[in-house]
Amino acid sequence: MAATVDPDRSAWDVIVLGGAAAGENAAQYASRFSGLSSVLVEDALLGGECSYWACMPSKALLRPVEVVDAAARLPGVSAELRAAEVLARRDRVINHLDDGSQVSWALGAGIDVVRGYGRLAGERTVDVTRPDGSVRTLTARHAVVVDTGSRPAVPDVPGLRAALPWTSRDVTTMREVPRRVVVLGGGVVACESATWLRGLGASEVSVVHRGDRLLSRQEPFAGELVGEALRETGVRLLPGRNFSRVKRSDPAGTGHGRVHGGEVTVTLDDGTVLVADELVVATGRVPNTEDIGLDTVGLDPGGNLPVDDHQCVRGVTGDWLYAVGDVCGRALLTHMGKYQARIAGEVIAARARGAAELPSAAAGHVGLPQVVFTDPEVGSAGTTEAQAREAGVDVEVVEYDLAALAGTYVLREDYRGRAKLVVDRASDTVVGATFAGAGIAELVHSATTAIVGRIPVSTLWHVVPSYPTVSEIWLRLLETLRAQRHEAGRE
Ligand SMILES: Cc1cc2nc3c(=O)[nH]c(=O)nc-3n(C[C@H](O)[C@H](O)[C@H](O)COP(=O)(O)OP(=O)(O)OC[C@H]3O[C@@H](n4cnc5c(N)ncnc54)[C@H](O)[C@@H]3O)c2cc1C
Ligand SMILES: NC(=O)c1ccc[n+]([C@@H]2O[C@H](COP(=O)([O-])OP(=O)(O)OC[C@H]3O[C@@H](n4cnc5c(N)ncnc54)[C@H](O)[C@@H]3O)[C@@H](O)[C@H]2O)c1
Repeated sequence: MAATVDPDRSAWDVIVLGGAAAGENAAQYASRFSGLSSVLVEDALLGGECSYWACMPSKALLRPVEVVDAAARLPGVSAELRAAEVLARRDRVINHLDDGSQVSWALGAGIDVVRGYGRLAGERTVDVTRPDGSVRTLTARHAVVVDTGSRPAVPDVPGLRAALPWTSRDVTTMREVPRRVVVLGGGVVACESATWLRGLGASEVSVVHRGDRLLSRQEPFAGELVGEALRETGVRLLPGRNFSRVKRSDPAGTGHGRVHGGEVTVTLDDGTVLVADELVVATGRVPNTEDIGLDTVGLDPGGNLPVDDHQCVRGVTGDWLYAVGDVCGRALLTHMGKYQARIAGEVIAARARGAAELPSAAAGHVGLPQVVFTDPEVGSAGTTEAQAREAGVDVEVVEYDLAALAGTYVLREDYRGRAKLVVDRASDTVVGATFAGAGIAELVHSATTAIVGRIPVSTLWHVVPSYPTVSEIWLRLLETLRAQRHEAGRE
């Protein structure tokens, strides 16, 4: 949908550069109760990666795989996956790459939309290069919020870029399922995409990752359980290795989600040779900051935009430049970007009315919830044991087998899973929680609540979970913690 804004208008109270979900939230929260005007400057689709090429399509592809797997483990139940229909539903979930509904939402919320590529052009000023090549200069009376996001990083391996490998955009919007796929990376995108590629019919899926286990930022058992499950579905894991060179016959820019040419040969650093129809590079993200005019406000282009807890960009005077979402590098997750945006929006509105007290994003970042939608799922909040110890926190930990619950037994008779709490001894509060197993996604919010709310373990003891649910893991973990303390003579 073409954005409709008075073509002669050049000034707003707030300009948001990049119209992803976080940017939309920043504009909404800055304007909603304050009367401030705001405009989103977007070069591609309003809604950003999450809506069209990341969270939403990936979850639309993973859910059917999980349902089929769950059915296969329940005696008397069966389910069939029809890949073409799954891809068709994915297309509906991403609105066929049409952002009309998001533009309507913005305009309905009183937020203007300007199409084009924006660059800072000095204090409170953004130059927008429009699709026809003309440049329009916008000025902000109060603030500019940067939400330009990130893009996939492609390592500098000989032959890799020339082979036109798939990135997250291709694998989430795939139009055909390649038969043989090699995935590079052991993080979230690699694990999730290997799950749906295999589930949707790719017959040979190999995952090459340089670490010794998958999901290395999580508790070790999480990556081990996900790796075990992937292996059982037929995915080949190649840990401790990397690409050393890549060769492809007839690379072809066939468009997102189509196989990009002929057969690909990958040589690994231990000499292993893999032959595939497509590669998926899932090796992290690069912030979109090289070409957004940072030099015009005294900042170096490239890299993350460091922010304070008001989401104000450090190194810029006058408290007018904010950053939210992936670009500030605090947490590469949609919900955390939107949280930062709510804070930034409220701070902008508070500063505009001269408020003495400002909201802060410090409390919420401690919670840091994440769900990896693999099968089994991995859900976490707060810190891992290793991260807490590295930060010098004196912690005690407790683990429990998720399979030993009535609530998980009714889900699957062959349930496998594990849970862990990290407790700060000084405050006797939970500072980290990890759950790996089927059906744990909704547990994460209870952990986030305990962590952000700094609820003492003695109070959690009175938070009774329903029987028979997966939430009973809380009771078992707390019972085990008590037993550990009793044995150590501390309770
Ligand atoms: C495959 C995949 C699955 C994921 N799944 C999940 C998930 O399940 N849950 C979760 O929480 N997170 C998930 N993530 C992470 C999540 O997608 C990102 O954290 C989120 O999209 C970041 O949002 P953002 O606001 O930083 O900007 P982005 O979504 O990166 O969007 C930035 C926007 O800015 C625009 N833009 C950039 N530069 C300019 C410019 N100069 N002028 C105008 N416009 C510009 C772009 O066109 C884009 O629309 C996933 C990521 C991937 C890759
Ligand atoms: N469900 C979710 O919440 C979800 C899903 C997908 C992505 N995301 C977010 O998107 C972000 C990007 O995901 P990702 O999987 O691309 O990144 P990641 O940081 O999770 O994993 C990157 C992987 O690539 C490897 N790697 C990095 N550089 C490499 C190199 N030069 N050569 C070989 N291997 C290399 C790393 O060792 C790691 O295994 C993540 O931060 C994640 O939080 C979230």
